[in-house]
Amino acid sequence: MGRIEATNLSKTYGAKRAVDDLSFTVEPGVVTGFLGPNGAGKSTTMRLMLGLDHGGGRTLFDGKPYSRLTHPMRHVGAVLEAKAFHPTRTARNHLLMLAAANGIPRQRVDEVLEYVGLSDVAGKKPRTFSLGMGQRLGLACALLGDPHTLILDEPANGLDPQGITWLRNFLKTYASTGKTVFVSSHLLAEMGLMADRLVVIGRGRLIASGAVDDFVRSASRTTVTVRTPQPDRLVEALRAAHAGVQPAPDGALMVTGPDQAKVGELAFSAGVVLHELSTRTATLEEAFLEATGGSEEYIAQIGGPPGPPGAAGQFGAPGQFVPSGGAPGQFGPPGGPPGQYAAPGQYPPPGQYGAPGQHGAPGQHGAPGQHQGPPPASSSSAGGNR
Ligand SMILES: Nc1ncnc2c1ncn2[C@@H]1O[C@H](COP(=O)(O)OP(=O)(O)OP(=O)(O)O)[C@@H](O)[C@H]1O
Repeated sequence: MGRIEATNLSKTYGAKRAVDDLSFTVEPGVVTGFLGPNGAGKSTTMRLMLGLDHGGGRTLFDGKPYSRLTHPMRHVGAVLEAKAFHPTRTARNHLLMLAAANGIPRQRVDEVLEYVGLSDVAGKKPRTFSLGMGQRLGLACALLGDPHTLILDEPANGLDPQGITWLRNFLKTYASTGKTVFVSSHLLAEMGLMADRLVVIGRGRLIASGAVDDFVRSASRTTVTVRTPQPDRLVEALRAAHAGVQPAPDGALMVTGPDQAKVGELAFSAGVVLHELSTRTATLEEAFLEATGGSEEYIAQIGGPPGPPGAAGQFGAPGQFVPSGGAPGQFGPPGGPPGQYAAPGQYPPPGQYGAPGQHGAPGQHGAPGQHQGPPPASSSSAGGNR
């Protein structure tokens, strides 16, 4: 219950292909982030999904298109545009009208107003609301029918940091009860905290879909940082084991291929003293930039050519990421082809360790997926009012 299946979605505005043969699925029980740079086609895709725009392809909610759902508001709650409210009606009246039109009990209105923190301003007109308050009212509308599925377009826009934390906890709690949450954002950090799975698009095309952690693992590689007073000997041992080695500006060695334990063993076998041995995993942001940069779709935003069409990117086991429409060879198992990382044998000859590394400074990258614990589920969101 709650599965969304979007197939071959397409939309063209004049000569502009806003959504280009986009297919993906959204599963219940987790928050799925819909990630892409501004203008990538997220809003258009969501409108297509709900039949609010005409275009190619189809979207099924538990096997049915939105237009064929018997009680759409009870099945799918959507917020596609903040502040799209009647200009003279109060927030409560707006919700009451919506409830009446959809056979939803009146008391549900006050429940959702309280739930989104708007009880105190329920008698005010939404046109006086800030963007953040508008977002909350939009969410209240979406929640009115206690739907199994939520589709939210950039819901964090306009929210203050407290509001964003509240939203994140709310969505995670909602999803944890087995419901489906599909939420768009162009903000990577936000998605890293909010989402469990991702659908990543660029220029209307699918770049990747899968678990956030798999995306980070697959679209970028883990690097072992090692520091030694005997770099030449260590480099020799690492090269012999087919590791990729690059010097960092601060004199450390950045190793790709073998994991931390293996690097330690190789150093031990070579009789090399180590002063540091640590692992750094790329952040969601690095993975995203690598993925979208590889497909040229992100680059296209700043004037580059469009990327060639490709097969849909999907995640399998870590390391099996296949880029969609991207330049092959930028992803792959550790020690892969030259690109942003040195392949085995590319390490400069001894004595040239001073060259600038291509990695960011250690300490700039937090671990992905550090979620804050969700608050206890509210009875108003979980309770049925049907
Ligand atoms: N009504 C329209 N007429 C013409 N072009 C449009 C229209 N709506 C969207 N577009 C174009 O389609 C592309 C996708 O737009 P869309 O709003 O779906 O992207 P988005 O990923 O939601 O971006 P944002 O994060 O900025 O909202 C953009 O290039 C946009 O300019």
